[in-house]
Amino acid sequence: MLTKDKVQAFLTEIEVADLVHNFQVMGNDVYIDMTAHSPAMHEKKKLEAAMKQAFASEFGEEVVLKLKIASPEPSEVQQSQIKGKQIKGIQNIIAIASGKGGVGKSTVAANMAVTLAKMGFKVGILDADIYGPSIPTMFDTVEAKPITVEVEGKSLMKPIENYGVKMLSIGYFSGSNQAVVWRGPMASKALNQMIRDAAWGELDFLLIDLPPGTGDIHLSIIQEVPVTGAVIVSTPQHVALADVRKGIAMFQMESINIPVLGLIENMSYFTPAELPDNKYYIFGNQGAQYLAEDLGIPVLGEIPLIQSVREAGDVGRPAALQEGSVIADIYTKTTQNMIESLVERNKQLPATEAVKITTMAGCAPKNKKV
Ligand SMILES: Nc1ncnc2c1ncn2[C@@H]1O[C@H](COP(=O)(O)OP(=O)(O)OP(=O)(O)O)[C@@H](O)[C@H]1O
Repeated sequence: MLTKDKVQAFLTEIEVADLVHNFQVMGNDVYIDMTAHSPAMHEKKKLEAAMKQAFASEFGEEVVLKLKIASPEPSEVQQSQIKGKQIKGIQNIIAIASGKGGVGKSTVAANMAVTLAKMGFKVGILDADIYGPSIPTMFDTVEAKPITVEVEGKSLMKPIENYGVKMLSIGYFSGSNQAVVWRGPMASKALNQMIRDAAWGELDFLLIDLPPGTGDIHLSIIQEVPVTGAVIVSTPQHVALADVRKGIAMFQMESINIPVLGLIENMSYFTPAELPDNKYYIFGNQGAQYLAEDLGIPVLGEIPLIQSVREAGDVGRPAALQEGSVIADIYTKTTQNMIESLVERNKQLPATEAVKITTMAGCAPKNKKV
């Protein structure tokens, strides 16, 4: 039988108890009054869908959820917007995104992270790909478990470190292989904790490897974290490019307004090891250039399809670590271009603007400066 205690325990488990101000259980009907994080309509809808799905999978279809979701008071909104405030010690937060899965976004994030570290920057990477965290594999840290450290009286997660890069990923935590998809609020809370309750220390760059696509989880991360700029990864295929438009549009939405630093075309061409000067444009040629021109964003680099890139990813040592290799040089150039684009962005927007962009989510004027 459904009891109030069971419902209370479940609300706590899915981490929404603090949003609920009243609930009743009558037979199979559960009445819940709660407040959304933000007054935005999509936030309320998102919460409603997540709650319904969560209750149906926990208690079965016969349980009827009668939800009343209120908008937060302006003062509460203010508080939740403060979440977007700058994170002490972290200079630049770069979101690595793709419109489509499997285009090599995590591979690019991993290689860019080690390239930045080789250049002498302090680098962190947050694997926000809750659907398929791959950073632990790419950095050969699958068995690692973050420990808790005490910093200024607070217990914080200590990121795992390899090749000079600090990392946190949902993949390091137990139960990460369970379907977390329906626990939307829980997933974004976990990600938020990995960003804010972690001992990142001083970082020049924190790269966030976003999940593929343009779903709710993206919106919640990019609204709550002061992202400095976004890098979009695509393959040259048309289908991927159509999705890229969607990905870019997401960052340029009025309520998000995050500068897109540029596009990285991955698997641009194939070069066989025995014919290093030959380039075969398997997935089409120049698609990214045309799209980037059209959208007014730079192409930061074209990464070839090379067997060693895949092998390096699988053995947990990003290919860009191979000193003097063609791929290391390409990543150096691509990363320099990203930094140039970022410097340009930071010149045009004051440092605090990064905070404003996110804290004002929902009411920021459209700023097309990139
Ligand atoms: N330039 C490349 N050359 C060869 N293989 C590559 C290249 N880029 C990525 N790969 C391989 O393609 C596969 C998918 O890459 P990756 O996991 O980085 O994609 P993703 O876009 O992050 O995927 P997901 O959508 O699952 O998050 C991996 O096996 C990776 O090693």
